[in-house]
Amino acid sequence: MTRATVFGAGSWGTAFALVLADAGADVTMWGRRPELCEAINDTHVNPDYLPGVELPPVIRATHDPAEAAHRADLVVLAVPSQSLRANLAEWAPVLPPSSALVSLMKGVELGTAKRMSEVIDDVTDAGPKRIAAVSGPNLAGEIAQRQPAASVVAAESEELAQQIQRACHSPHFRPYTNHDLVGAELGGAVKNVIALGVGIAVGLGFGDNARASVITRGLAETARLGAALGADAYTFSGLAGLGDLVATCMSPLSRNRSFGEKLGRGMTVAEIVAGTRQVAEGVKSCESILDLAGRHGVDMPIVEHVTGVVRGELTPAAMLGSLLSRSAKPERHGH
Ligand SMILES: NC(=O)c1ccc[n+]([C@@H]2O[C@H](COP(=O)([O-])OP(=O)(O)OC[C@H]3O[C@@H](n4cnc5c(N)ncnc54)[C@H](O)[C@@H]3O)[C@@H](O)[C@H]2O)c1
Ligand SMILES: O=P(O)(O)OC[C@H](O)CO
Repeated sequence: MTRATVFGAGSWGTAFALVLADAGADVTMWGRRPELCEAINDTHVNPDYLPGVELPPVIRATHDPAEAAHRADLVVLAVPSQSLRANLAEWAPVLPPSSALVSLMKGVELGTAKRMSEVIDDVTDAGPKRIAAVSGPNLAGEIAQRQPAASVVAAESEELAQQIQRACHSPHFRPYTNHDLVGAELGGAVKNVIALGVGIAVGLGFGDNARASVITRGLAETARLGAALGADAYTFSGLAGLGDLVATCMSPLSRNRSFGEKLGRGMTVAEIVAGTRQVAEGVKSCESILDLAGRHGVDMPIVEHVTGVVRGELTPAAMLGSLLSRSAKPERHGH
């Protein structure tokens, strides 16, 4: 039986713990707040992040990282991207030396412009045989209700990807392996920024043509960045690329799309953040993705314009006008 530890008792950490439990794993969650861990152990519900969802009793929660990681084969990381480095530095000494390290996070680190697998390697020195990411169209609320979904387990090591695939293949969750860790992580991080852009269009009152245009051109710029970073182009038409982009941009359940809608209706970032406890990764990762694109000389106009709105430098209406009036180009350029 797989022994899995999930660090992060938010919505996706908890929903993925449920997937692992349904697939037959013994699961321990680490939570930041002891009272939330107690509530999970006593009631088998995560009242703050997945209220109303009954968790399998095999899932236990603790605030003690050493207890959480004890004898784990699989260490799953599900905290906000910008806090991963500091969190993992605390946990690294208690992680079993041969455990697989699996990122569920969809972001790029501010300042370093590193993907989450790179941050994990920086902190733990675990190397490519131990580091993987799971990414795909996986809205936590739907997964927690055991609605069907597919996903990608990306790792440079096929053996590792298969080990994780077996561990999370439940009756409702179908994981595919993919060797392209770079592409899978970029797909997951950039789609959050594109979803902000789609949300802004929705908030401005626009319909399906505008959404589809932002989604499609967003995919084009994600693929351009991927090409510059050595990703496999195929990944962007797969579950971790197009699949996640469509789910996130179309779903009112997406925190990033909802955040964008509020921006489009004229709210400020500070006002929106004050009204939620959940992370919308694109709000910070727009900056780090723009940084990454700049380092590689890649043009990412939607990311750039969304960043302008997030910074308060552009109004949503000015963003739209500026994007539409860019110089006319062939659809396929910069490849
Ligand atoms: N929710 C989803 O549907 C979903 C699906 C796929 C991927 N993801 C990704 O998973 C990652 C986690 O997202 P989530 O949805 O679980 O977020 P969330 O906001 O629901 O929960 C975040 C968790 O991290 C904890 N946390 C916040 N700040 C922290 C800090 N400084 N140190 C330690 N813990 C901290 C919170 O207490 C909470 O338990 C994100 O990168 C997100 O993009 C989310
Ligand atoms: O709610 P969001 O916007 O963080 O998106 C959730 C997932 O990443 C969808 O796959």
